[in-house]
This record gives sequence, C-alpha cells and structure tokens, in this order.
Amino acid sequence: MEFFKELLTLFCTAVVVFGGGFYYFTCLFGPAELKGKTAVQLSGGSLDKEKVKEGYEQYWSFFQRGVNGNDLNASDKVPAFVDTFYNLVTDIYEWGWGQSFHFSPSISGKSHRDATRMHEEMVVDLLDLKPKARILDAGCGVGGPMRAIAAHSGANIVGITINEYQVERARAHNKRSGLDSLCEVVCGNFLKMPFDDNSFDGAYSIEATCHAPKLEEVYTKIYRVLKPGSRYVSYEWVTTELYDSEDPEHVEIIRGIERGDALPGLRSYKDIAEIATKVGFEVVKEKDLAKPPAEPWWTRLKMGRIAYWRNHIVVTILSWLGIAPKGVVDVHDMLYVTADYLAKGGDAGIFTPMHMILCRKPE
Ligand SMILES: C=C(CC[C@@H](C)[C@H]1CC[C@H]2C3=CC[C@H]4[C@H](C)[C@@H](O)CC[C@]4(C)[C@H]3CC[C@]12C)C(C)C
Ligand SMILES: C[S@@+](CC[C@H](N)C(=O)[O-])C[C@H]1O[C@@H](n2cnc3c(N)ncnc32)[C@H](O)[C@@H]1O
Repeated sequence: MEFFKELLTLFCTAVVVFGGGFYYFTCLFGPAELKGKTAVQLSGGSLDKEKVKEGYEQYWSFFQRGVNGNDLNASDKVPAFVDTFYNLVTDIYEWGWGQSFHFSPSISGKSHRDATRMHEEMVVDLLDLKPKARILDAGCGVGGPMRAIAAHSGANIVGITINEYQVERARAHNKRSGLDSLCEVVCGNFLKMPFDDNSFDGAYSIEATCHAPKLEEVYTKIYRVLKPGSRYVSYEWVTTELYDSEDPEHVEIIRGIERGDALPGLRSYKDIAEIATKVGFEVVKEKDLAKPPAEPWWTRLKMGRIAYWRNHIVVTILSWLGIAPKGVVDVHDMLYVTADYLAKGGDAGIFTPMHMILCRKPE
C-alpha cells in the first residue's frame, strides 16, 4: 500500500513538473524583448497551416534544382523563393532569436540584446542620421533594427520587405512600441524598388542584400532612390579571404549556409566594393566588423545548442498535437543544421555576415 502511495506521489509530481515546464516553454517562453511569439503561436507566415509542409518541400526542391544550375540562376524566381522561406522561418526566428534577424559581435559584459542594439545603432553614426531625415531600410524583416535606429536618431524609416507576413508583424511591433509615427513598412521587391528617384536622405540594409541574385540589381535601385550626396551602409554576408573554393570542407560549409538561409550564392568580400563602384557609388569605408578585436558573432549560436534541443521537443509535441503546422518540425530541423554550418563558417574564419560597406552617392 505504502509503495503504491509513493508511486502515485511520484507520478503526480512528474505530471506537475513536466506539465508546468511544457506550459512555460510553449505558452510563456520567448525572447527577452517585447513578448512577440510563443511556441503555441508558431505559424507558416502567410501560408495556410495545411500548406506549410508543402511550402517546405517546395523550398527544398527549388534549392536542389537551383544548385544544379536551374532555378536559382533565374533572377526573377528568387524573390518568390525568398518569400516562401520567410513564411516558413519568420515565427521561429522571432520565437528563438528576437525581432532583429541578424548577427552582431558578442560584447563581454553585455547581453545579446544590448550587443544587437549597439550593432544597429552604429548605422545611425555611419549615416550621420538626423531627426526627420527620410531613410530606407532595404530588407527590414519584422523591424527590430528599424525601431532601434528610429528611436536612437528620430529619423523617419521606411522599410521594405518581400514578405507580406513580416509587414503585418513589423507594423504590429511598431504600433506596440509607440514608434509607428517614425516607422513605415511597405511590402515589395527591393530589386524593383517602388519609390521615387532621389527621394531618400540615406539608406541601409542589414544582412538582407545577400538574398539578391545579382548585387548590382539591388545597389542600382538603392542608388536611384537616394538623393545626391547621401549615404548608404550595408552589412553583407560574404566569404572571406580565408575561403578556398578548392577545399571540399570549405565548399560544404558555404553550401550548407546557402541552403539553410535562402541564398542564391554567397559572394566574395572582394566583389562588394567593386559592385558599389560600378553602380556609381563612392566607397567611403569598408570593414569586416567580425575581425578582432570584435568578439565572435557565432558564440550566441553555439550557446543555444541545449535550447535548440528543447525547442525541437516543443515543436515536435505541438505539431503532433496539431497545434503547430505539420512542416514546422522540418523547418526547425533545417535551421538547427544551418546553425551548425554558420558556426563552422565563423570558426574557420571563411565567412562573415557583417562585411560593412559605407557608400556615398556623388553630388
Ligand atoms: C540574415 C539571415 C538570418 C540570420 C539569423 C537571424 C538566423 C540564421 C540561423 C537562424 C537560427 C538557427 C537555429 C534556430 C534554432 C534551431 C531554433 O530553436 C531557434 C531559432 C534559431 C536559433 C534560428 C534563429 C535565427 C538565425 C540565427 C539570413 C537568412 C540571410
Ligand atoms: C535576414 S532578414 C534581415 C531583416 C532585417 N534587416 C533585420 O536585420 O532584422 C532579410 C530580409 O530581407 C528581405 N528581402 C530579401 N529579398 C528581398 C527582396 N527581393 N525585396 C525585398 N525584401 C527582401 C526579407 O524579406 C527579410 O526581411
């Protein structure tokens, strides 16, 4: 009898601990910013819940075909492929990373949140932003950087993203943070750039133009909408001088990064200034912000490994219960693998997500 009582107590304790833990991780836990997403709210962006698995399979097969030299070389198809990618990953990014979809160097004694904000606020100094200036954010995501930059400078930011779901999220965050009078979001393709010539006092893009199949296409459009004399800064994803295209291990890492991040092909650091100059910009400054004394940007990715396992269990259970869409587990697994390739790229020094280029449109 005593034994059964103990067994029952043990069982009840396990139920309370597991149930409480599961409730915490699915309904309460999220990034330490404004509470954006919890696990029970994971969706497929603008895709119907039933279409997430199909969307993932399409993304994957499109990529496979692209690697063999078809679709990814057709520039006109890339924006749709990128849009599908962001339908699949936006909620997971917000849930597991925050509202800023980029990396930043680690800073000892500072939280990830502070390091992220400082990396974003650097744009304010580089562009010498003043209150009321009209600034373009090319590839704005759900607007983490836009809000930090607007709040720090008082400038008016107009963000553009190809993904309708991100527009909805960004607008909701702008409103919630009381920055909607300074921050505007437009759904559109930055390869077409639906804005008037000479209509911006400055522009920036943070880890976004890497999605353009041809960098000159997006740089030309940014150049067109800038007023003469104004500046553009970009944090580019590139391979570094240590990358050896003859080394199979290097090639595998870079392919892994491209596959898991919807990239039509990573460029070399050497190409960036050349392309900026070709479209008419003067290059004011160029620097890999990941180089020492900066501390590794990939530490945060590595530190999260246990959390990724916990997240894997949470999404698997939610998907099994029918709360999260079916393909979410595949998408999460893909990101898990991608995180590993990114960290390997950082460790080997062959890849950087923060090759900064500061340009000026001549008077
Ligand atoms: C600029 C781009 C995105 C950069 C990063 C914001 C994202 C790159 C890889 C992403 C992640 C990988 C692992 C995920 C983890 C398995 C999950 O449990 C929680 C979310 C991740 C940490 C996720 C978060 C965003 C990234 C770090 C590209 C697309 C050009
Ligand atoms: C990795 S996210 C970075 C978002 C934001 N800069 C940040 O740091 O949080 C890349 C962004 O570029 C946008 N993007 C990619 N290709 C685009 C295109 N052709 N036109 C407009 N936006 C695009 C994506 O929709 C996404 O918002």
